[in-house]
Amino acid sequence: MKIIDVVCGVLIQDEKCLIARRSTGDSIGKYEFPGGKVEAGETREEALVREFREELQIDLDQLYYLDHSVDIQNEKEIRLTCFVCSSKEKPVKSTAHSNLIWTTPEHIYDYDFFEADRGLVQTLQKEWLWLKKQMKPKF
Ligand SMILES: Nc1nc2c([nH]c(=O)n2[C@H]2C[C@H](O)[C@@H](COP(=O)(O)OP(=O)(O)OP(=O)(O)O)O2)c(=O)[nH]1
Repeated sequence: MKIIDVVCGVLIQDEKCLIARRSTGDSIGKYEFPGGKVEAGETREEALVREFREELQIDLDQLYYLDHSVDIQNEKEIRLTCFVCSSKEKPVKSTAHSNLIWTTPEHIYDYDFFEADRGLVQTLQKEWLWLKKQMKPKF
């Protein structure tokens, strides 16, 4: 089975985290943490920085590994690595999403969010009190 290495980032600002509604591709309409496939020769961190620049036009500041999960989608094994991150900039629009929502982990599944992320969202919920205070941009 083909293995796809994917990274996603939980951007935390003002004690909220960002989720985004996909506007292209197979899973159009689904909500996700922004990110994408890791390209050849890139580290996962580099891939996430690139994806946030490409899609949201912002530079990430801090980046910490949170958790990972494995899921089968369309006969491909998706290996999803999740980071929490901060930025000095606030995203206003996305080239890959039709909607940007600031929410809290307990409300993520009020949206049509990827089932593959359930374990990641649970980890985020457990760590949330600590994380939302830690992930402030460094000026
Ligand atoms: N970005 C992101 N992808 C996720 C999440 N959960 C989840 O199952 N996925 C899956 C959906 C896709 O199968 C895959 C990401 O692939 P993608 O198509 O968005 O990657 P990409 O931005 O590099 O797109 P492309 O250039 O190949 O078109 O990971 C998540 O929270 N964020």
